[in-house]
Amino acid sequence: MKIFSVEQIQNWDAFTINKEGILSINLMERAAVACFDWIVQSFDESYCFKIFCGKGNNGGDGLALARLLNSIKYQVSVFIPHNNKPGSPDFEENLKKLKKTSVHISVLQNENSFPSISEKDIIIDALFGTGLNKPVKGFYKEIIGYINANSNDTIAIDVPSGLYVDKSTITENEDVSIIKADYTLTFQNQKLAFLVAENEPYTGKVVFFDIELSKDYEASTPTPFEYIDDSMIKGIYQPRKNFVNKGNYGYASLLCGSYGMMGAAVLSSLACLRSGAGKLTSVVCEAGYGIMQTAVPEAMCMVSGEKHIGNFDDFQHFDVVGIGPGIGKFKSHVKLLENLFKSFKRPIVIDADALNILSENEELYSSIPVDTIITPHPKEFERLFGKSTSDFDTIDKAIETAKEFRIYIVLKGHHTLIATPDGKGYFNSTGNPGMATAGAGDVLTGIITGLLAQKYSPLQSCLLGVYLHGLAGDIAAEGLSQEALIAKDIVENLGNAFKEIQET
Ligand SMILES: NC(=O)C1=CN([C@@H]2O[C@H](COP(=O)(O)OP(=O)(O)OC[C@H]3O[C@@H](n4cnc5c(N)ncnc54)[C@H](O)[C@@H]3O)[C@@H](O)[C@H]2O)[C@@H](O)CC1
Ligand SMILES: Nc1ncnc2c1ncn2[C@@H]1O[C@H](COP(=O)(O)OP(=O)(O)O)[C@@H](O)[C@H]1O
Ligand SMILES: [K+]
Repeated sequence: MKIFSVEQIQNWDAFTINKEGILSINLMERAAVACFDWIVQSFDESYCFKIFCGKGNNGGDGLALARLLNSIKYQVSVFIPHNNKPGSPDFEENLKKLKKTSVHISVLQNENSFPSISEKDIIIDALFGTGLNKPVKGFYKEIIGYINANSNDTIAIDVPSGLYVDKSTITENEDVSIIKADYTLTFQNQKLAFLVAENEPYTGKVVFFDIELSKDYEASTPTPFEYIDDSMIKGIYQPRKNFVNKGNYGYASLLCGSYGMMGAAVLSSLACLRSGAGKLTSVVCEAGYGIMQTAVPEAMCMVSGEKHIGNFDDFQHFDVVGIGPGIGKFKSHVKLLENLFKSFKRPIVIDADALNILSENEELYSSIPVDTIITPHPKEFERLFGKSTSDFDTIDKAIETAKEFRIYIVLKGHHTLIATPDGKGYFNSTGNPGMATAGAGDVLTGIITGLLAQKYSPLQSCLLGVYLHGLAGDIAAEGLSQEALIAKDIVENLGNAFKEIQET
C-alpha cells in the first residue's frame, strides 16, 4: 500500500472526482457514512456526541456525520469555532443541510462558550484534517486543550487535529497543540504520521476506511514510502517446487554466539532453518559447540575460537553469511568483518554486536559490500549514524544512508522501516509489543539470512522477512498474550505465518 504526502492525497481526491464524474460532496458523504457505520457498531444510543468542526472539509465531514447520527436518533450537538471567513463550499453545503435537522449548532466565541462534557459524551474532533498548514495557536489551541483535558473518549476524523500527516509536528522548544484521540478514523491509506513513535500519544487506535479513491491514481503515482501489506507479500512469496532437493534452497551460514550468549546463536539458527534454507552451518566458538549440536541438530557446525569466534575466513562454501547474534564485542571481530567484506561476494546480513563493532570502526563503512543488509534497533542505528532530532529525521537519515552506502537498512521497531539503496522506505504492518523481548531480533536475522539463501533478492528478503517475523509474533501473542511471548515462540510460529500467507 502506498503512503502518500498531503499534496498527493489532495490530488488523489481531485483525480477520483474527475475520473468518476462525481462531486466532491459525494466523496465527503462516503467518508461520513464510513465513520457513521463504525460509530453505530461501536456505541449504542445511550451515548451523546459533541462534534467540534473547523470550517474546512474536515469540519464538513463532521457536519455530515452529525446529520447521519441525528437521523437515527443519537443525541448530537455541533460546535464551530468563531471565524469570520466562509467555510469551504462542501462545509457550507453540509451546514445548510444540518440546519434543517434538530441538531443544535453553536458558534464558540470564547472559552466561556465551551460546552460542559458529561459522562456519556463522546467527543468528535473534526477541526482540522490533512489541510493543517501551520501550528495551532490562539483560540484553536484553547479548544484542543479543553478537549484533551476531558477523559471522555475522543474520536478524530481522518487525523487528530493539529498533527501534520507527512512531517514532524513535535518540536523541541515549542508546546505543541494536538488532539489526543482514543480513535482516529482515517480515510483510505496509511499515513506517515501514524507510523512513528513520537505520534503515539495522539492517534490512539487508527481505523482505516476504504472510500474507494481511484485505484488508477494509486497504481500510477510514485511515492517514496510504502506500507507492507498482504498483497505485496503475496507477490513476493514463492511456493516450493516438487522436483527439488536441499541444494535448491541454498547454503546459509551464521557467525553467532559466544560464551554466555549461545541463546542468540540457537535462536537465529533455528529461525534460519525454519524460514526454509536448504542447509545451514553455524560458525560458533568451542564453548558453544555442544550447545548448538544439541539444540539445533539440523545445523552443521564449524568452530573458531575458544569463548568467542576467533579468526575465520572460510566463507567460500556459503551462499549467504549472517553475522552478529550473540558474538560479543571483541577486538578480533574487526579483522573478522574486514575479511568478510573483502572476501565474500554474496549477500551479507549484519546484526547486533557486529553492528556495534562497525560503529566503533567507521573506516569500515565504505567497504561494506553493496546490497548488504544491516538490521539495527534504534539504539544501534544511533551508534552507527548519530542522533536524530525527530522520528521523521531518523527516517530521512536511514534513507540517505542506505543510498550513500548502497545497502539495505532494516530499522527495527513497532513499524520496522526498510530503507533501500534506491531511496525508498517500506514500513512493516505486522508485529506487536510482545516482541519487545530478548532474542526477537536474533530470530529476524536468522529469517532474513534463510530467505537470502533461497535466492530471494535482498529487498524481497527484507520485506518477506520482517512481515513473516511480525506475523509469527502476532500468532504467538494471540495464543499466549504479549507478555508471555518469548523469542522462541516467534520461531515456533513461523510455520503458521507461512501457512497464513499461503492461504491469503
Ligand atoms: N477533498 C475531499 O474530497 C475529501 C476530503 N475529506 C476531508 O477533508 C479534509 C481536508 O480538508 P481541507 O483540505 O479542507 O482541510 P482541513 O479541513 O483539514 O483544514 C483546512 C482549513 O483549516 C485552516 N487551517 C489550517 N491550519 C490551521 C491552523 N493551524 N489554524 C487555523 N486554521 C488552520 C485552513 O486555512 C483551512 O481553512 C480531510 O482531512 C478529510 O477529513 C473527506 O471528506 C474525504 C473527501
Ligand atoms: N513494540 C513492538 N512492536 C512490534 N515489533 C516489535 C516491538 N518491539 C520489538 N519488536 C520487534 O522485535 C525485534 C526486536 O529486536 P532487537 O531489539 O534487536 O532484540 P534483541 O536484540 O533482543 O534480539 C525487532 O524485529 C522488532 O521489530
Ligand atoms: K480531525
